[in-house]
Amino acid sequence: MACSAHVEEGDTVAVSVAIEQPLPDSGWGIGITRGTILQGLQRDPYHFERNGLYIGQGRTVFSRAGIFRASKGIAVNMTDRVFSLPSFHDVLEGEIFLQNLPSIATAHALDPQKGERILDMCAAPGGKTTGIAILMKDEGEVVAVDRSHNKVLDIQKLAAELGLTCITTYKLDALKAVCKIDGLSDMATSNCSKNNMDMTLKNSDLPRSHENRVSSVMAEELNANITAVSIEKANERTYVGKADIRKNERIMRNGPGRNQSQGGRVEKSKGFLPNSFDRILLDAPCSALGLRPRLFAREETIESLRNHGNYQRRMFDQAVQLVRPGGVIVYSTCTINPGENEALVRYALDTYSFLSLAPQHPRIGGPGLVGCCELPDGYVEEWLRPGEEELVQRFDPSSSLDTIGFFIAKFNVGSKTCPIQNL
Ligand SMILES: C[S@@+](CC[C@H](N)C(=O)[O-])C[C@H]1O[C@@H](n2cnc3c(N)ncnc32)[C@H](O)[C@@H]1O
Repeated sequence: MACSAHVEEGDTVAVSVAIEQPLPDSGWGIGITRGTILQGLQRDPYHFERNGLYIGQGRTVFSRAGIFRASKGIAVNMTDRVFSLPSFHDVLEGEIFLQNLPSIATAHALDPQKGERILDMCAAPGGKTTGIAILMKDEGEVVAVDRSHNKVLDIQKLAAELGLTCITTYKLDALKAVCKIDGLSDMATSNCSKNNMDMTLKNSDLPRSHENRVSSVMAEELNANITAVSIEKANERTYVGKADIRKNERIMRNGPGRNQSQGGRVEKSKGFLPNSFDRILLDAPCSALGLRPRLFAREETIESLRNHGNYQRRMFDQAVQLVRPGGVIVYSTCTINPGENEALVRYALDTYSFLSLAPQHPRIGGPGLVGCCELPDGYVEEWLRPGEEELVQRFDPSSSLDTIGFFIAKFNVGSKTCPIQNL
């Protein structure tokens, strides 16, 4: 907290919040020092000295000395804010849950039906999970997973507040969402080659009885292993080490934070059987370059952006195995980076010939990006092909819609008879 000298009770002051940002040498810090932030609006002579985010004007309740003496309470009554939305914190708890428009559109695009079994692969804090459950009139099953114990507790809390009972939660790494059946993996890799897959993967007319379901599961498991082995091997080398480095950097910056369990009961899952969900939402972790206002931004590089893309593809591969033929996958991110959006769609359509882009309702966002882009290191990133752009939704934060940056793609899943290209 900082406050200019000579501020008295009843003064009109400008209020800014401090933004953590990279320091010139290294590390992170708050770029505000005493006396540099409280001198008024854009026209005032000190305006450019402020590194904080200006949020409005208010009237002081205490003098400067009083503000620093008080251990809690209100220091400034805000009179003019830069935005007029009132705080909804703790307002109508259990009745309303505020969400941004693209997130609401995502749950609708999935079009969940009563009685279906839905998987939300990266679900915390549960905004879309609960939206989906509400659209299903709380009938059926929404399986909500997240890799963080504490975040799974957040989903449980929100579901309880909203009185939803069709949501089951698990702690699970979405990269390992397909369960392994003992002994099958070896069989898959030794018996199966690209050329004999037609025989093993015919499940377009899947019978629904349990026994037959298991045999189709085994067939899919063959497919799963071949896909997963090749893709995971390719990505492992570039991703894992850097994620650890980033995690350490985060812990050094922020302390251990919420890594420790908060103590609630969270069930762990070992994964799910292939073809066992009617619809899947993959609201993927991403570079979050569409979020605004964004108080805490981390630096992204071309390499880190590409790593996000690799991570998302691996999760998408899992989703493809878990959804049943005839089902639906919705993929979404809150980033404007085409490498995590249109390029993921290209990968999906080029890799899995049984996937097709599906129209979305409602359609509020703009078209996707067509073409390709050569990155500085010579890598050519392929995006959408003509005709595909109107089937996805790209929310541009600079457009008149005034939303966060966001992307939604919806895939119809065909019969999985000829599943994998490019292997
Ligand atoms: C974009 S947020 C999801 C927001 C959520 N769908 C909602 O609408 O409330 C991404 C989530 O993915 C989770 N996550 C990241 N990597 C994961 C992984 N490997 N497995 C499962 N969850 C993961 C993060 O903990 C985070 O909660």
